Amino acid sequence: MSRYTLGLDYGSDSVRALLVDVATGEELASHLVNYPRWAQGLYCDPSKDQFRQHPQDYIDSLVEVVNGLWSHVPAGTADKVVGMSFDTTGSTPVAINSQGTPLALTEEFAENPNAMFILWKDHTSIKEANEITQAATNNDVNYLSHMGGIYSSEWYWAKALHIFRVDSSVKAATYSWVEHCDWMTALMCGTTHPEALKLGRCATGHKQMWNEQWGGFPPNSFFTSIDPLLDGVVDTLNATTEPSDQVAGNLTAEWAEKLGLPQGIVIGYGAFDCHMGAVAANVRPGVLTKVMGTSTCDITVTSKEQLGDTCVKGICGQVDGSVIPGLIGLEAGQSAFGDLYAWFKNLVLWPTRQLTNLSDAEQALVNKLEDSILVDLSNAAAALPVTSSDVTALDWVNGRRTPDADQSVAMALTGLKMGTDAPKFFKALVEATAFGARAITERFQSEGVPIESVVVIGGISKKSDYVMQTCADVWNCPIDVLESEQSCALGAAIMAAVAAGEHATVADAQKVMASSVCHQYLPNPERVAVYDALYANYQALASYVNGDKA
Ligand SMILES: Nc1ncnc2c1ncn2[C@@H]1O[C@H](COP(=O)(O)OP(=O)(O)O)[C@@H](O)[C@H]1O
Ligand SMILES: O=C(CO)[C@@H](O)[C@@H](O)COP(=O)(O)O
Repeated sequence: MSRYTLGLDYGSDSVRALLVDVATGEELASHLVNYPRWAQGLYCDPSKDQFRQHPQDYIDSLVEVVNGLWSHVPAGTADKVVGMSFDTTGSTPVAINSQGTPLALTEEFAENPNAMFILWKDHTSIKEANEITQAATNNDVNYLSHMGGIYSSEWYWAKALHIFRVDSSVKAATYSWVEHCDWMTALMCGTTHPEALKLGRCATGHKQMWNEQWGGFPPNSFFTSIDPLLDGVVDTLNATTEPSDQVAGNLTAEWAEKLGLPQGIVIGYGAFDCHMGAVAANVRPGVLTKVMGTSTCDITVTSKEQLGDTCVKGICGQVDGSVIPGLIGLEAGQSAFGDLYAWFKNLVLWPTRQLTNLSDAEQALVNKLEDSILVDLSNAAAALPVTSSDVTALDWVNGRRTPDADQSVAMALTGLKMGTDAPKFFKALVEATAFGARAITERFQSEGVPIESVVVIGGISKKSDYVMQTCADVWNCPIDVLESEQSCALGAAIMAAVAAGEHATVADAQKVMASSVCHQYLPNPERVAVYDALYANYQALASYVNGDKA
């Protein structure tokens, strides 16, 4: 009898569900649901770098996205599901009360953005991140040694401290903080109470300073040395963390009924989207898997023997078992990738968005512009020559995640002239994202982590030949595109299959369930040299912007 697992991928804008055959890797059905409150722009203020998501969005969209699968498969398929796992964005934590309930799910805080999930891209906690970096760096034990040495405003402790400082009512009602991927897992298992809450290795190791080298989390005294407001939080956390191939619990009767699934099926430990996506991409030492979406997230793995005592500088951490059990998972990424293109799209379409009382024909024209502008700009940019005097831009429109996190920096450009039109400007932005990615690969290599090939997943890898060809030319290496349209959800389904005992190891599961490559981009040799020159311009501009801050 066929058996299936379910992967749930919570992206920034939407949740995707994927149903996978554990014996063949066949993707039987997928479904996508956009978060309703997020889609209205509620609880966010981009001018303040504030991005919050209501927990009810996650709950409502979960029920809709899973039940949306069953109309696409034969009756009775749901009864053959044996496991389910989650991947989410990260670090996206929420304050919970002593019962384990996110505060925004209580009446008092239902409309308070500080009581909601603080999305990974929310950069309101830059000051707090800098204080954590200083405290760790000056401490006898550097708790950031395995997290790249710099704490980011995109991560758990900075977000928690910032909310405590700006909202005393939330501080008073908060018992602890939990990552999105761990809370979804606990919700399915009925283990959201802090005393029952289980934490995954991925989120704790990459964002919460957990490491077996110091026996788990840093001591409470470290956190109170930063600010007494953090007193006691770390003591509420379960310091026993597990990789995603382990069983976190079993589906409760309540959620089995809501989702149309068998009660008691295995729920695997949750992890971040790119770490699960890397599993679907067959990540292994020497392979860099890159999730290319609104942002990018780079994952590679290596052995403890290869890495030795090296603490890789300026990345998002190196964690034993955060991707593949038994291997060190290393994470990097860019805070904006597709978001940089979306920023430019919003810029050039501002006038049309001011129009009101449009006729049907006028509205149709505006809609066409909205739907086609990135494609049109890409086609025009692809036809342009590439010269060493072209406009050069930085990709730091949402700060810099890696190498060397600094969310206070912004983008900059050089070479703008009267003849710089929208396609030339867009070309510079696409090249900027490719340059930012190249800087990450060069950091891994300079720190002794081998990168010999690149596998790309995520929306952009399938949306734009122009972006992908530019990346191949700038990186001067072949780029393999994964077949699966939902690689992160596929990785979660693979981990659920191992947790459910359908495969003895992740490697065994990958053999039959991981996705194949559907396309390869090869560098244009005649463009490699000129991109090397433009990359030097990028590096000079980056140094200038960084130097400004010295
Ligand atoms: N034709 C295109 N060319 C380049 N980028 C695109 C195109 N269409 C959409 N995008 C970008 O794709 C990104 C969304 O990627 P996707 O992987 O679907 O989302 P998420 O990162 O939330 O998973 C957006 O930032 C958008 O700007
Ligand atoms: O940063 C991480 C994981 O560490 C990602 O969750 C974050 O870049 C969000 O990814 P998306 O661009 O929304 O897919």
